[in-house]
Parts: sequence; structure tokens; C-alpha cells
Amino acid sequence: MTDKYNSVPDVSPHTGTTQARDFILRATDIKKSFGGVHALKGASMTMRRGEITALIGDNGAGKSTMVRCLSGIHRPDSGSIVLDGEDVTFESPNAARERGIETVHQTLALVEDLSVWQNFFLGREKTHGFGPFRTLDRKVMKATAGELLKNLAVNVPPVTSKVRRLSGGQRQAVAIARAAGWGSKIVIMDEPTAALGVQETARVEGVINTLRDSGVAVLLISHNFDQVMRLSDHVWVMRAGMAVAERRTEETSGDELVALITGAKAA
Ligand SMILES: Nc1ncnc2c1ncn2[C@@H]1O[C@H](COP(=O)(O)OP(=O)(O)OP(=O)(O)O)[C@@H](O)[C@H]1O
Repeated sequence: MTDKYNSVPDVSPHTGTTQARDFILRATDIKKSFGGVHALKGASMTMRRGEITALIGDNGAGKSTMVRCLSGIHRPDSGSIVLDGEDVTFESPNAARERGIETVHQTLALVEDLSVWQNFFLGREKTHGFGPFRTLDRKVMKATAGELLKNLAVNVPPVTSKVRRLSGGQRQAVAIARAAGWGSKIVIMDEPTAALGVQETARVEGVINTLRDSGVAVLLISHNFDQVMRLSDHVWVMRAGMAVAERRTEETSGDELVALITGAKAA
């Protein structure tokens, strides 16, 4: 596999900074088998700060397994993950989260009967006082959730609204904002707009763009080529357990990506 970064300009088109060559993540030669099924056969991929990296491939290519290795759900059988210059292994999703990798799963993991702000702080509640006098700092949590939503230009009803009252797009936006709100270095999104209509998709894509512009690296798993072409800066193509090709989005086309996915075109 060739390293195409040698031909990539130093200045990111989105941030205008010199971060374009700065890898936030390097996964190298990742292998993962389930019994006799070799889901990942030595896959390697990279991500950079302030960029949206798309991970594409046919059903069964190994995308979810790669994502699960990066987010601490699976332990790779072998290979290395370097995050922000440091070799890491994650024992659990919480360990990955603590190192700054958040994942927005298709199921979103929001609690319908809790408010937006309560969902933001689920399991990470802020308290004040000490010892037995410790109480939840509702005011701070509400204000923080409101601020996070505002920063990402997420248009939702007040943070006191119950999640059950939100539309699909609003829920997705809340889940993304929650993932982004913990000093995340990387936010992984699995088909973030699969269940949404055209308008809501546009809104959620706006949120994803804002997140990228704030310097977070986004990993986007999507079967939607138009979306990949619209949103991503960089694409990794997986086939049969390997990352077989990488492209700068501006230098490829939907047709080429399809050919790379099916194997009709060699990397
Ligand atoms: N927990 C598991 N146990 C057994 N086999 C698995 C497991 N997880 C994944 N696989 C197998 O590994 C291969 C890669 O699956 P994976 O879900 O990573 O692909 P994918 O690219 O995400 O596909 P899709 O687009 O359909 O989600 C498939 O053959 C799948 O059946």
C-alpha cells in the first residue's frame, strides 16, 4: 500500500493550520478472528485531526470489527494502535473513552425518559459539596449541555426536554454533541443518518462539519457514497478484512470508490 500523504499539502483546507500531516491515529496491521472467521487480516488505517475520515466497504468487509477494535469493544489479536503519538490498548469501551475516543452507535444509547441534559451527563454526573453532603450540580450540567449544543450549532428544544420528544435528527445531533463534549480526540459515527430524511440528514451533516472544524477527528462509517463524497476529507476502503485503498476525497469519485470496494479496480 502506498503512503499517499507524501503528496498531501501541509495546510488543512478546513482548519487553515499545519495540522494536515498530523496523525491523531495510526492503526497498523490489525488482526482479529472469531473462531475460524478472519474478520481483520492485518488492516491498517490512519486519521488526522480536524478531518473526516470515511471508512467504507461492502457488507462483511470488516468495518465494524475495525471500529470495535478502536473503541475498546474488541481486543485485536495483534497489531498496534497509536493514538496521539502513544501506543494504546483498550481493555474496555470506557478505557477508549477516557483516552478520547467516543463512539456514536446506530442505537444512539439515549434514555428516552430523561432530558437532553441528563442524557449528556449519564454516568458522568457533576456533583458539588463533599462527603455525605455531595449533591448533583444540575445548574452546571444544564448550562454545560446548552453550551455544547450551541457550539455545535445543534438546534434542539430546551435541554430540559425529554429525549422522547425529539425528532430522529435531533436525537442524532444530541448523541453527537454528547460524544464531542468530553474533550474527545476522535468521534466514531456508525451510519449517523441512515434512518433520517433529507432535511434532517442535512442538519446532522452540518453538526458533523462543525465538529470537524473544531479540530476533532471524525471516523464516518457510511454506505452512502453521496454522503462520503460530501462530507469526508479522506477515505479508507476495506475489502475482505483488509484496508485495500486510501484516497483524498477530492481526488476520487463515487465510481472509483465502488470499483475499489468490489475489487473491479486495484488500489
Ligand atoms: N462477533 C463475531 N463473531 C463471529 N463473526 C463475526 C463477529 N463479528 C464480525 N464477524 C464476521 O467478521 C466479518 C466482518 O464483519 P464486520 O461486521 O466487521 O463487517 P462490516 O464491514 O462492518 O459489515 P456491515 O457493513 O455488514 O456491517 C464478517 O464475516 C462477519 O460475519
